[in-house]
Amino acid sequence: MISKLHYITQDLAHKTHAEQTEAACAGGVDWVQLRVKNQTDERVLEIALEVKRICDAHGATLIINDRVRVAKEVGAHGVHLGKTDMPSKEARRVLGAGFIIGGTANTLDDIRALEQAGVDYIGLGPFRFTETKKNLSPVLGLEGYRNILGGGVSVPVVAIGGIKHGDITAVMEAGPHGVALSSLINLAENPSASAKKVLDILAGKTA
Ligand SMILES: Cc1ncc(COP(=O)(O)OP(=O)(O)O)c(N)n1
Ligand SMILES: Cc1nc(C(=O)O)sc1CCOP(=O)(O)O
Ligand SMILES: [Mg+2]
Repeated sequence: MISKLHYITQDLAHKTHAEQTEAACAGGVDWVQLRVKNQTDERVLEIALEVKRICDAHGATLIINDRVRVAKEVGAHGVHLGKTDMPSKEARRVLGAGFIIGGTANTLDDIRALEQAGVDYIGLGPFRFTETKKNLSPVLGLEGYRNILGGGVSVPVVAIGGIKHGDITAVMEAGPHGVALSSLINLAENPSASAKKVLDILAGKTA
């Protein structure tokens, strides 16, 4: 099952990906995307092995960003691929039917192409400007999500990009299956509490 909260690690000078993952999982996160930029596959594999141990201890799903070879070698549950990464059809040939493959979309045309390619979920963004990713596509805002998702999509879609606690209820009302978040959790004073707050909002326990 595709989680409603896709937690994503990020490159930070003061905190390792393993430390970030431990804090997020302590807050209840059950879906972790390891997102390491500008490192060799060998280094990402080392980090992924560490993060996999933490995910396994918490029963969390592990998705590797960008790197199909690393995802396979570490025994992750899945991989997330954007427009400049390996095409998802090719990744499916490499990884097989049971592997989770996620794809990035910025438009309805992107979504239709990913549906055809057989991905398991789609990250649709950006909701708003964010420092976490370079070369962002134009922001969608609530209106963008309403327009794109209004006609129905056959694959679970998670909204991504600059989402804060106060946005989540309105974003979910625009129609996605869930949300994907990075800095809201990683840069919080208390990342576990920030993650728990997201989960409480998604569960309708608080606004
Ligand atoms: C859930 C989710 N959605 C979108 C992205 C972005 O992927 P991509 O476009 O490949 O950009 P990078 O993350 O690789 O910089 C994502 N990672 N996760
Ligand atoms: C990784 C990523 N992809 C995006 C897209 O629009 O495709 S926005 C984004 C960054 C998500 O991090 P934060 O929650 O800190 O903004
Ligand atoms: Mg990518």
